[in-house]
Amino acid sequence: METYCNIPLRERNIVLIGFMGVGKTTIGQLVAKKLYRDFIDVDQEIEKIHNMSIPTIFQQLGEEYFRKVEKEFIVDICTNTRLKIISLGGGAYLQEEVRNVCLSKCIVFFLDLSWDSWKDRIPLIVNSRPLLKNKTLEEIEELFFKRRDAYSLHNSRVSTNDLDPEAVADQIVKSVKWTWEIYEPND
Ligand SMILES: Nc1ncnc2c1ncn2[C@@H]1O[C@H](COP(=O)(O)OP(=O)(O)OP(=O)(O)O)[C@@H](O)[C@H]1O
Ligand SMILES: O=C(O)C1=C[C@@H](O)[C@@H](O)[C@H](O)C1
Ligand SMILES: [Mg+2]
Repeated sequence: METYCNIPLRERNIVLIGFMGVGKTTIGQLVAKKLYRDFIDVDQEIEKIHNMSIPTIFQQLGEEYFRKVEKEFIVDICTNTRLKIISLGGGAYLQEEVRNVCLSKCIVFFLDLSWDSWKDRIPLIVNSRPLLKNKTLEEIEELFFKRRDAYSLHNSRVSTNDLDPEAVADQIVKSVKWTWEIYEPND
């Protein structure tokens, strides 16, 4: 994996990762507003390109197709854009190429929510996330913990338990501003 990054810290895209439903889309939008940056939600962009919802893409074109498009889209924006706030879909970071491009070109924030808190989100998201449909709570729990290894590769972690989206976004903004000041104080 490429480790040296020649993009100034202040210009690097900020990428939000984490399990489905932790708040990447909701919080990414807020972070973008607070930093006066453009927001890109990978799921929404793929929906726009196909003029189909994610569940329909899964149903009609298949998950394998979705993962290919998702990976290519993320590699493209991470390589060819700067100054964006990018929210990934919950499963994107499971792909090694996605992790590598995010970690080598961007600043990666892991939104961490405990299993107990996450369970309360199920009714809000179950109908729009094909991978949750027809799964038992035990199967979802297994997926939740299985994915943690991939999410553990990040630059910064924010624990979102008991925090509303505004508070999480404020923490992310504070954290990036500290990083900018510490590592590139004169820019
Ligand atoms: N900090 C929070 N506190 C309470 N509810 C939240 C919080 N963040 C997000 N939510 C709610 O949780 C649901 C899922 O949020 P969101 O769509 O942002 O998740 P996501 O991480 O983008 O999911 P996915 O990986 O599937 O794209 C929404 O209904 C949102 O309003
Ligand atoms: O966690 C996942 O695998 C997914 C999360 C959503 O963001 C969508 O990308 C899709 O529903 C798959
Ligand atoms: Mg989302």
